[in-house]
Amino acid sequence: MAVPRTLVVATKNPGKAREFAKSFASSGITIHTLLDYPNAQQVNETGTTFEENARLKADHFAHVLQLPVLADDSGLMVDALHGQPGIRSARFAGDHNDAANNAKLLVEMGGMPEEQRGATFHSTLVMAWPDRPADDLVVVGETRGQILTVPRGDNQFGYDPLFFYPPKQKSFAEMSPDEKNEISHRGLALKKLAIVWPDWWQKEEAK
Ligand SMILES: O=P(O)(O)OP(=O)(O)OP(=O)(O)OC[C@H]1O[C@@H](n2cnc3c(O)ncnc32)[C@H](O)[C@@H]1O
Ligand SMILES: [Mg+2]
Repeated sequence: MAVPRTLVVATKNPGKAREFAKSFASSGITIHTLLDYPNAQQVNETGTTFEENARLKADHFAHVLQLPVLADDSGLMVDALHGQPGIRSARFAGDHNDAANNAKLLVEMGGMPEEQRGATFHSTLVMAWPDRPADDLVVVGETRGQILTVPRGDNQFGYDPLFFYPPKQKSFAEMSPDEKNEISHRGLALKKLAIVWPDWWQKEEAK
């Protein structure tokens, strides 16, 4: 079997889950997430880079579930904030609260002119086979955009209402999942993953 019919994505974030589901559906693959494994022991994201945190999540949940697992660690790096919130994106305003995080971002960017509102969205994806961390598959994707002064769009996933993508003249929150996957940090990483993971999977399965 080159690729499986179902794949576990080690995330509790429903926005990510929706995007993964859309992306893998085109290959006939159904996604399960940590919402399907409510009793799985959690892991602290103690890494200092996106890759360390993505590896932590992928390796931990592959071990706990004894299944191959895909994990994503992602975040927003704002030029004028010297790359913050970066790997702290989920907890920028203290706890994991999208509205509070967005409010804090708007305050910190207050009065900043348009030419200084550049930002990069980053995603690192790691696919892990149970108990073989040395074999982890790692891909990254990044998208440049601008931080808006007022939220735009209905998609309430994280910083999407404040992230404007100039080539489409839309915020991420104004895009459908398919439209966002075409150009987003996660979508670009998923395109790279699609090229490499069937061979990787076949090799791991044969070991
Ligand atoms: O760790 P998991 O369970 O996957 O979910 P999480 O929400 O905690 O995810 P991260 O640790 O990777 O933190 C990344 C944060 O960055 C934000 N983020 C990442 N990708 C995003 C996207 O495509 N659109 C909007 N916000 C995004 C969002 O607020 C996330 O909470
Ligand atoms: Mg997290």
